[in-house]
Amino acid sequence: MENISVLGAGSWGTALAMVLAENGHRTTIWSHRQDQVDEINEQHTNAKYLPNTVLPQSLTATSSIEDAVNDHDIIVIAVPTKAIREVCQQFVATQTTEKLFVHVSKGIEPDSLKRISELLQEEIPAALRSDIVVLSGPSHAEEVVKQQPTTVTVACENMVAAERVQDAFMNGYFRVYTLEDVIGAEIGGALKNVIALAAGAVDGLGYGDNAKAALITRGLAEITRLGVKMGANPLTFSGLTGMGDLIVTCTSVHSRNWRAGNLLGQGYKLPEILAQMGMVVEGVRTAKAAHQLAQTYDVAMPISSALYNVLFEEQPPKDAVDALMARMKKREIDEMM
Ligand SMILES: NC(=O)c1ccc[n+]([C@@H]2O[C@H](COP(=O)([O-])OP(=O)(O)OC[C@H]3O[C@@H](n4cnc5c(N)ncnc54)[C@H](O)[C@@H]3O)[C@@H](O)[C@H]2O)c1
Ligand SMILES: O=P(O)(O)OC[C@H](O)CO
Repeated sequence: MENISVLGAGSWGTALAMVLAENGHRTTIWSHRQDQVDEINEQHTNAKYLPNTVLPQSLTATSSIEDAVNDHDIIVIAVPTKAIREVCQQFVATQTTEKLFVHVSKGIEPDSLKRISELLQEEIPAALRSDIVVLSGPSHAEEVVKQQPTTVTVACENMVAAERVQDAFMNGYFRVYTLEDVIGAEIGGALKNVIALAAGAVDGLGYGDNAKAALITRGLAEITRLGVKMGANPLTFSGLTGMGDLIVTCTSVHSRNWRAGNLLGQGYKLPEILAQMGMVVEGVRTAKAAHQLAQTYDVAMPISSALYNVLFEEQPPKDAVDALMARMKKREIDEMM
């Protein structure tokens, strides 16, 4: 059995902590909010993020990031991308020994264009980390806490570390695969949120299944194009962290990105949508990063660019779809790679 702490008590951090506690690991969840720590320890619930869910009695919470990191061997980082640097800076200030880090966040930092594992490498000194493993794939917290069959992938160049994390999480309803392609896993996981926002917008506009299928397929094409230029294995994008996560996020009502996009398509403005969601919608920030990545790597990303125009240039969603459809004619497969 492992000693594991999960940093971040939102929906995904809590769902993963439940899996780990149910697997018999000594599991602690860290929240920066004392009221949430008290709720988890005393009522065994986390009602804001996972309504109608009872947490295992063995799962304990702490508001001490020092204890959360120093008392455990594997540290799972489950905060939104924009909080990653700040949280690392907090624990690095008190961390005394080397740990194995797992991150589960799906984003790219705008401007620096860094992937999450690159942020962790920058913020956590090499002497304090053995390996960094990425956990990603089609997995809504709402279904995991109901123990509904779910598959994810853990990616790391060091397969020994990946297999240790696979063993920690794997059980009868949570199946974990391993992968060596960290770049592919992180790019697929982050960029699918941008396409899911667009898929939600298309649904919000009242378009049908043809449009949705087109977005998923051509969305995967542009994610693959970018990922390959960044050094990913093209096959990764046919897997769970690519196509798998793209399908679930573009089609599920659980998806915050799809729901935010749906409201966008119905004509709501971004600030009111984000205020209403109350949970992280990673694709909004990642859309900025995708726009910058497309320019930096000189890759055509028409769907991501269209979404960027809707989010940040006030282009009406219908005009963005019309402009996508009116683009110059192309060959399909040449445009895939
Ligand atoms: N929810 C899912 O089903 C799911 C599944 C797979 C991956 N993810 C990814 O996991 C990451 C976290 O998502 P989530 O769904 O748990 O988000 P969430 O909005 O449900 O919760 C985010 C949590 O992070 C905390 N937080 C925010 N800023 C913080 C800060 N500066 N310091 C400390 N804590 C802070 C919040 O208090 C909250 O507890 C995201 O990158 C998301 O894409 C989510
Ligand atoms: O709710 P979303 O849109 O953040 O998506 C959650 C997960 O990433 C789905 O795999």
